[in-house]
Amino acid sequence: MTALVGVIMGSKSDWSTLSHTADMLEQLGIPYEVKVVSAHRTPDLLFQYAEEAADRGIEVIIAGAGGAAHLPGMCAAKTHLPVLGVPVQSSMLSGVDSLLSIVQMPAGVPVATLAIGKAGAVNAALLSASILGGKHPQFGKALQDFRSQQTDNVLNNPDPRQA
Ligand SMILES: Nc1c(C(=O)O)ncn1[C@@H]1O[C@H](COP(=O)(O)O)[C@@H](O)[C@H]1O
Repeated sequence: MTALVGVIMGSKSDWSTLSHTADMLEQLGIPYEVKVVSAHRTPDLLFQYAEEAADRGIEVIIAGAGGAAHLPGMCAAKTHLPVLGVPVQSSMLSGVDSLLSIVQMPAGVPVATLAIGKAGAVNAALLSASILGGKHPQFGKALQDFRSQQTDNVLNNPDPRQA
């Protein structure tokens, strides 16, 4: 199966965050691709990527970036596909800059904004499973199984003193 989720990030340095997205997509069995694409450093490549993604079979784009994180918003401006934005935790402002850059889109061009850092990266993969689940029931089932297992793990380990 060709990639259904496109995971893009502004820099190679974002991989330590977006690798958590890739790990969760793999756990759910969702075919994906990863690529460094920057609105700032490679704007033409971003436009090409966003314009061609749907025709290549991509159904969801996950875009992670830090600092002045324009990548998710500019990507959303050039495609009708759902764009999930992951704010990378920046060293100077702890990712609050990334979060605010991604979340405050003008009405008409939505980006679904996740939490800063690892939690957002993992949840972007889970949210993409929710989106894909309507058309591809196997990914909805994989998501339900993950959630049930997570609940069981908590219920079966109620003592916080035990590892
Ligand atoms: N926010 C963006 C964009 C963009 O939004 O297009 N391109 C790169 N960057 C961010 O710059 C940070 C530092 O990048 P470097 O580590 O390469 O200097 C990264 O977190 C990246 O996402």
